[in-house]
Amino acid sequence: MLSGRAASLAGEIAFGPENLGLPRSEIAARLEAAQSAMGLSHLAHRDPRQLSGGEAQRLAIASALAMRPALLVLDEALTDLDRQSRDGLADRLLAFDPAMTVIALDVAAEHWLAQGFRHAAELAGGRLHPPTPTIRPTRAIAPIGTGSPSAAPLVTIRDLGFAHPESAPLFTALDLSLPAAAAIAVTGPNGAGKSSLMRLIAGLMRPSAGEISVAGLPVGATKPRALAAKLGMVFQNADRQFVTASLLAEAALAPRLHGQKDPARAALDALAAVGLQESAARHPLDLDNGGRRLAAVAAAIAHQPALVILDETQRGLDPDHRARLESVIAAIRKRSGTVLFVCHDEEFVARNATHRLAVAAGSAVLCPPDKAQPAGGLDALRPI
Ligand SMILES: Nc1ncnc2c1ncn2[C@@H]1O[C@H](COP(=O)(O)OP(=O)(O)OP(=O)(O)O)[C@@H](O)[C@H]1O
Repeated sequence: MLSGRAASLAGEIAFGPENLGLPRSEIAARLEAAQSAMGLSHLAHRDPRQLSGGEAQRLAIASALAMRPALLVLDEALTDLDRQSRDGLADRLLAFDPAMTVIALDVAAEHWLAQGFRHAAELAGGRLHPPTPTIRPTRAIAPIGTGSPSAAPLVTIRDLGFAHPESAPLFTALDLSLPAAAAIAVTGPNGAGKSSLMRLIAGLMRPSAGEISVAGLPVGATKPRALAAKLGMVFQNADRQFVTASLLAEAALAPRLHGQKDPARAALDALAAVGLQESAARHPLDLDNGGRRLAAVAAAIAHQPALVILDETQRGLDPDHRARLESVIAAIRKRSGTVLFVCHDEEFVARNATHRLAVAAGSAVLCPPDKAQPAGGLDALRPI
């Protein structure tokens, strides 16, 4: 969690040491050590609100490290990190201060034990136990093309160019066609542009060049309400997208906006699809992390949009909440909708994706889901 009080990464990292009343030279030394330990030196002057999810996660850890804690508690710290950052995190922490004790709270212990953590315990029934290994059966995904192979693509992107303000171009001359009736995993390193591409497709940001169309509607030239009828989106920080005081009202919003006959029924059906019908009267923010995320999913699917975009919605979900999300993805495909899900979790990709949209270095390639994304460019991938 960031303080929200600093206008730059450097300011955010220095915030803790400043509050400790340390001398300037010590603050500067701690800032330098923490930002370089988390690979953030090149972003030191960037506004923290403009970071990608993985960059923000690394910043939160750097800010904690700058306090030089004897005990560092990481609450689901891996969730937004790409594979490389995940695998390197334990080493970075150890190298930063070998004397520091680190406690990592997570849904499963395997990753941390593989990365050199020495002890693990599972909290269940109010007590700590030895951990139970997570064994998850592989899911049978209907192969690519089972949807509507000859049908028109659901999303087309032509000659797309985009740059964030005062930043180098993120995409140049990008062409893509995304099929209907598909579950497309959007993968790639932190900062590659996955969330930016999702926002461009959803019409929340304007490209500097080129055109995007969704379900036949040109995104730039379509009224937001008409476009919203075709789209549902769950943001990376889903907690910020709630605008009403109950799950029922939240899930009924889109069906009501789009003139559906019985918005309350549509909302209850969507809540049932994510297993939250019993909580319909509760405030979304009163639910636990997994419940809040699934409440946002219910609100995104209640009007049955052709395209559902999930930005790392699976991250940090326990097996039960994950299973509910997986059944939602399968149900959307079944009714010939398409789900684009941004994801760093290869197991989730393997279980749910019919396609992979690999994003890296200003480009994106649609390929089979089992093609692991190379660490560098996308040249080695065989496009579909
Ligand atoms: N408003 C902004 N202004 C300037 N740069 C931005 C802004 N928003 C994002 N960026 C930068 O654009 C790049 C792409 O960000 P984006 O959030 O799309 O990446 P991502 O692939 O989703 O990353 P992650 O896996 O970490 O969530 C990042 O380097 C990020 O710092």
